[in-house]
Amino acid sequence: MILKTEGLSKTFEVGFWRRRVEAVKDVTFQVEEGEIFGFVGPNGAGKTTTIKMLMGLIHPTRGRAFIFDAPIPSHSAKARIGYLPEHPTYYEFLTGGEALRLFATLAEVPRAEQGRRCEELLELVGLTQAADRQIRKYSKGMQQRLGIAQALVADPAFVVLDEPMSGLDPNGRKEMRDVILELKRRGKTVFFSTHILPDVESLCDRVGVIVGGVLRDVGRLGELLSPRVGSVELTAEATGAARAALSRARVLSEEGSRVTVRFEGESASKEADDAVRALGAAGGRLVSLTPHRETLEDFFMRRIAENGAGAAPMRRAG
Ligand SMILES: Nc1ncnc2c1ncn2[C@@H]1O[C@H](COP(=O)(O)OP(=O)(O)OP(=O)(O)O)[C@@H](O)[C@H]1O
Repeated sequence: MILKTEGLSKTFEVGFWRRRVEAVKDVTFQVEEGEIFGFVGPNGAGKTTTIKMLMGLIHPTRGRAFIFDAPIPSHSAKARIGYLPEHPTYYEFLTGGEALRLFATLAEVPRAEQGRRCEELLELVGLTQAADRQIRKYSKGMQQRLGIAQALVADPAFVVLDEPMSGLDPNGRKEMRDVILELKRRGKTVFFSTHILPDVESLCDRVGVIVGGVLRDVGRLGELLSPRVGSVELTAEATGAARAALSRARVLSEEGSRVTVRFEGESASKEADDAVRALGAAGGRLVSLTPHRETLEDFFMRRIAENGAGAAPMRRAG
């Protein structure tokens, strides 16, 4: 196991009256070696606060965390962690190549290895051609990719990325996803936060869903979504009593005796079953019955709704 948290919590006290903001509440999860773990939640959910605690930048109010079995903050563990902050900043008048060399020196990469390491990383993140250009001329996507190269400069086993796709266009996001998959292929463990759902679907081995500072779910996406039937669509030939058998569902279309309805919510499956029986008993004819599994977006929306108003929506695509 690479990372383990136990009841990790952070309460900020804000302003003159020291109003308490519980940013992270009792978060417990693990990240296993070699996996890509997505830490997913809407804006303000507590992702950055959790990551900052893990990186030793702020102290937890309660709870514990271990990285490589060492309690945080651990100097020895830190040497094996690569970290991309949410808003990386650079000395913009350096070129990408110069900045990376500087990071390599700061990370105490042996001088003899620095040249080769930096070249290889620039290649990995697709910045070889731009290595001699000043960072102030880099696009947002190029700056994010330089940030990944910076995070990898000490050849860490565990890579922590805070919103690596944020602010990137679809092409930039695809490039970032490819880099993350390549890291996994090279045997690294990757933990990244995001509020952009397609990134989660296409990348993660497991996800943790955090809403309002509370970790609501942890698991494989398939496991989180599959058991739930979100809605059932039913088409029937029905008039009179048979039509009445469908009265509890929402009507999607109606043409003559042919009607299409949708059952929604927790008991959609059962209500649809009951309706099919009643329909048959009343002389109606079932044409089709289609259960719709909950999508990732439905899942998040439900979690956010359960958390109450005030949470910003997740983005379907960025
Ligand atoms: N230094 C701080 N002082 C007071 N409140 C803070 C501080 N940092 C974060 N918060 C609050 O804690 C909550 C969680 O913020 P956090 O930045 O961890 O969320 P996030 O999931 O990373 O969202 P985003 O994607 O918008 O960065 C928010 O309500 C935020 O306003």
